[in-house]
Amino acid sequence: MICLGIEGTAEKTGIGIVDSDGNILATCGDQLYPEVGGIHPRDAAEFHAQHIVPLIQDALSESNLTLEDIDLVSFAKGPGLGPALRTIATAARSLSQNLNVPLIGVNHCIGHVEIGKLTTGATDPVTLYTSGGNTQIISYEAGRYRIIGETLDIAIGNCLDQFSRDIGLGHPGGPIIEKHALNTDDVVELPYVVKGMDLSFSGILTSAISKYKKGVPLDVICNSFQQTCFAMLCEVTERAISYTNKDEVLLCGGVAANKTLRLMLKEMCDEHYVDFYMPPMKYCGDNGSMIAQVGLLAYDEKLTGIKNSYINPKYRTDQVPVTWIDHDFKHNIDLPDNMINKGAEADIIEAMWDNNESIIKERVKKNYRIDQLDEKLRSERIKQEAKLINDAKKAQVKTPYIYHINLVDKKLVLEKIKSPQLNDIIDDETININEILHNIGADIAKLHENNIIHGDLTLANILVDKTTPVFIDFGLGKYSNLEEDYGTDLLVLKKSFKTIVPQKAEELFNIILEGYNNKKINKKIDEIEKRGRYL
Ligand SMILES: C[C@@H](O)[C@H](NC(=O)OP(=O)(O)OC[C@H]1O[C@@H](n2cnc3c(N)ncnc32)[C@H](O)[C@@H]1O)C(=O)O
Ligand SMILES: Nc1ncnc2c1ncn2[C@@H]1O[C@H](COP(=O)(O)OP(=O)(O)OP(=O)(O)O)[C@@H](O)[C@H]1O
Ligand SMILES: [Fe+2]
Repeated sequence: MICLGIEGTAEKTGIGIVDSDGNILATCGDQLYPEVGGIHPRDAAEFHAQHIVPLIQDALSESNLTLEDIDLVSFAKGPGLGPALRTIATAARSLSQNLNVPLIGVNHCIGHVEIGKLTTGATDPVTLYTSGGNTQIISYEAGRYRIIGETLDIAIGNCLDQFSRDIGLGHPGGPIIEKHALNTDDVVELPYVVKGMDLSFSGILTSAISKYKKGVPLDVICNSFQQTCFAMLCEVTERAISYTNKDEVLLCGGVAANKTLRLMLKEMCDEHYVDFYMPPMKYCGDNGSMIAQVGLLAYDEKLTGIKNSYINPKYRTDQVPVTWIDHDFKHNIDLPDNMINKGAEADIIEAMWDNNESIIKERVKKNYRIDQLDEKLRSERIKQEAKLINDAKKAQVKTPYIYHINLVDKKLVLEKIKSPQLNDIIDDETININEILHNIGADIAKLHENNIIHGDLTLANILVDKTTPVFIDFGLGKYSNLEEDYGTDLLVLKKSFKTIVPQKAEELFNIILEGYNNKKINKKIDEIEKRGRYL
């Protein structure tokens, strides 16, 4: 089967032709460059209207095909700009009707993932999708591409673009900032915001603009911008590796064009003994072949036709049932012999300490980030972790004993907790999981009553000793008395349930909330969730 895909979610018009043996037969595109400001949705729509037909002709001549050879037409239903989506949907409808072939609308974000897999050979990667409109960490679990981390506000590409426009450098900002950044090694400090598996870029944007206006040289701001934002992206990706145990990382989306980001991610992957993949440049940004490829994969008569061809500007990656993957994957990361776990932040080694079985948690240097930022993050986090572990214990919440702390080598020696992770027992029908979840909720409430924010409440960071939770890994924790922070803390846990046990996530998380026993927090969580970019 041969599919012609039409892309046009934002300012790029793309036509791609792919066959069901995985051959990309043509990829043709054109991009609107606004003279001033950003992209106006109506201008994007008009640009598509003018370019779709000539680009289809280009794609046919590139592939040596005629329209009669096309068996299927696909187009991006969303996410994207409404007027732009409506234009390409209209074009796709008329083409499919004229050719009398089926029509299928697909999810653009999944297009980025699938073209990445097709062009690199990655099979089941953790995907870092970085573009102008999206920043997501995506992993396939149980029939869907799950968003296991994402930006809480603006996308990385949008952040670079807005900065560039604001200081008069033009659009798109990514390549311009990259060019300036390469002129220097100097950096200034910008806010580094990672919350569990999520990120936030709006604070960096405001701070970078303000520092530039106060006289920090442009090259230095651009370099700092890249070093800070990209280190955050690497960190959430490495958290996702350690969380999913996957052994492949795929980078995609327009920002993947950035050489510094690619080098940093490659370095991070090497440090974690996992394989790094990225598609050839022309398949990183928006293109028609990614839409054609998903058209072929998702093709099912029930999904075709005009009646299914409505657009959805807020279409989420995780809304799509992934019917074309029908098996689970096995992963194998080969760790050195002495290491029992390679966490996102630290190497975990078992050792004896004063005759006690213990765990050495060493925050190793991360070569992907610059020395200044690396030293700061590791020092702050080890001190903060030790303090929070002790304060949680004072609040009657079980945590490991700290036997020793070495601030030079960034090592914590901790009591070894010989209990399973919540991950490992969540599906065990022989235990009373409700009681455990209730206790976890009650303990999180105790932490919050004492102004302790764990910062990374995932199912892997809660061990379970019979029915008593033991909390580990306070490395992203902090002190706060803001309801916002309590809500975000719980939301990290909710997302973790959604990743590990998607079908039961709501039900199980509600038991946590019952244990937490504070009605006000439910409203706060809803409010934070609704602020999410697509809800
Ligand atoms: C919904 C859809 O329309 C949207 N598409 C999109 O954002 O276009 P894409 O081609 O994937 O990415 C464009 C972004 O990629 C950034 N970019 C391009 N080259 C770059 C570079 N060398 N360094 C950093 N960013 C770069 C641009 O600044 C811009 O923000 C998306 O995928 O979110
Ligand atoms: N005190 C402990 N007792 C038993 N096991 C532990 C202890 N501390 C850590 N571990 C094990 O090591 C793993 C990683 O530890 P931790 O979460 O503290 O490090 P991290 O680098 O932040 O890792 P992650 O990215 O997985 O959160 C834990 O998931 C757990 O299996
Ligand atoms: Fe895109």
